[in-house]
Parts: sequence; C-alpha cells; structure tokens
Amino acid sequence: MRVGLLGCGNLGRIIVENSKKFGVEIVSLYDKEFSKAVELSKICGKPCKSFEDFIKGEFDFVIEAASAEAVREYGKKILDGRKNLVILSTAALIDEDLLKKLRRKAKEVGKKIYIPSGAIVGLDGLSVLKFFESKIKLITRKNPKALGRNLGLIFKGFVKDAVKKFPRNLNVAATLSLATGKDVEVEVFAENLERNIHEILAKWEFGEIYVRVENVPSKNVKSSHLAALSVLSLLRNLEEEVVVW
Ligand SMILES: NC(=O)C1=CN([C@@H]2O[C@H](COP(=O)(O)OP(=O)(O)OC[C@H]3O[C@@H](n4cnc5c(N)ncnc54)[C@H](O)[C@@H]3O)[C@@H](O)[C@H]2O)C=CC1
Ligand SMILES: O=C([O-])CC(=O)C(=O)O
Repeated sequence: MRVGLLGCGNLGRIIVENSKKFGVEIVSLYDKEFSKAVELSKICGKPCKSFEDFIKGEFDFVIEAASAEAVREYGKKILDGRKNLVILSTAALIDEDLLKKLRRKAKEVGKKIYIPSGAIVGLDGLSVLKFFESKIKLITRKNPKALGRNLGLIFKGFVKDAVKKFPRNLNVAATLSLATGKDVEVEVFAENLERNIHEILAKWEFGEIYVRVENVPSKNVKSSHLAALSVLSLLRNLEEEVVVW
C-alpha cells in the first residue's frame, strides 16, 4: 500500500517510523515547513516542496496528520487528485458544510474518507448507537501542559464548542460524534498526569458502555502515541482478507 503523508510533525514521525511494521509504504511527504518533510525523508519518502508536487505522486492514500486547517485547505484537492483520504484532524469535520462538501466530492470521484479511531477505542460497538437513541459522554483528562490552563474542570459542554475551544486536543470528541451521530457531551479536566486519559460513557436501551484509555503522549504532549498507530492499523485492515472490526 503506497501512501502520501500530509503533516510531518509528531504523529507523522510515529507513522513513518512504524509504517513498515504494518506493511504500509510512505512514498511522499508534505509539510508546510519543508525542513520537517526533509527530516522524515531520512527514514522514507520523498519530501515535496509544494502541495501540487505532492498530490501528483503515485499513491492511493493520503494520511492527514497536520491540522484542521489542512483538512479545510486540502481535503477536496486530495480527493480531486484521486486519492483516498485518512483524516486525523477530525475537529475540522464538525463543520457540517465542510463534511457535506467532502462527502459529495468523495462520491463524485469514487474515493473514500477514512476516520481512524485515533486516541480512543471502541468505535466498532459505539457506532451501532448511531441508529438508536443514546446518550454519549466523553471525559478527557490531560496535563495542563497540553491544555494550557489551570488545574481542574476547564470545560463542560457539547462537542461543537469543545472542538472550537480545543481544536488540537479534542479530535476524539469529533470522532466520537461522527461515529455515533450524537451531540456528545464533553468534560475536560486539567490534571497533573503523565498520560492522556479518555473515558467514554454511553447509555442506550440495550445496555451501557464504558471505555477508558490511558495513553502515553507523543513528543507533542497534546497528542497520544496511539493515535498515530491507529492510522496504520486502519490501513493494514484495508489490505487484509479477514477484517476484524
Ligand atoms: N484523531 C485523533 O484522535 C487525534 C488527532 N490529532 C490531530 O492530529 C494532527 C497531528 O498531530 P501532531 O502530529 O501531534 O501535531 P504537530 O503539530 O506535531 O504536527 C503537525 C504538522 O503538520 C504541519 N501542518 C499543520 N498545518 C499544515 C498545513 N495547513 N499544511 C501543511 N502542513 C501543515 C505542521 O507544520 C506540523 O509539522 C493534529 O491536528 C492533532 O490535533 C492528535 C491526536 C489525536
Ligand atoms: O491524543 C489525544 O489523546 C487526544 C487528542 O489530542 C485529540 O483528540 O485531539
């Protein structure tokens, strides 16, 4: 599987470093800071100076590990370039208009947009709840170094406001909302923790679901190491004859 990487920061580096293990070949690299693409090209991939050069490359998938702005800026162009798109910066997709446009474009060109589980788990079961009445809550705990705030409860509200306030910390809330089709309730706590903790609580007529993940952060303390690897696992799954979902 040949892949282009958009965003050569922390998660980008973890993706590149682990790509072989998952049978994924990163062939092309693009970052608005060219030096970052050059740095990662020491491991694999060709660094591209411009997005136009990047998108001309011969690969079938683009992994977006950049920012919500990058999804807004390049999402349609990637699909127009006849590549499937894997999006980590899912906060961008809370904008219904953008989501609609990308969905329409993907359909028009016969390509797919994939959303990895990122820094959370359990989306397989939770996505069943999309078709049922249910209440979903996310509680996120991170170090104040990641959240840039004082200790304690720093946010209580719903997904749209949550990703507006913390676009680089709460993609998980957006992902959860996309998976379940629900207005996810969100609480964010800044605590003196070494790990990023996400708890998901869901209630529906056939039971209750509780998921808790304790993630080791990457060099960017906001972003969990697991999020990068979830992308590789998703791509690997697309190649398997037996798909465990
Ligand atoms: N879905 C999920 O569960 C998670 C998603 N994320 C998101 O993944 C993304 C990557 O995270 P990190 O690697 O930790 O961030 P980072 O800041 O370390 O790296 C992002 C890289 O993308 C580049 N970039 C940003 N905007 C760009 C643009 N418009 N065009 C070209 N390059 C651009 C930056 O120069 C930087 O090198 C972030 O948006 C983050 O919020 C992070 C953790 C979990
Ligand atoms: O990596 C994490 O733990 C969560 C995160 O930053 C995000 O969802 O944006």
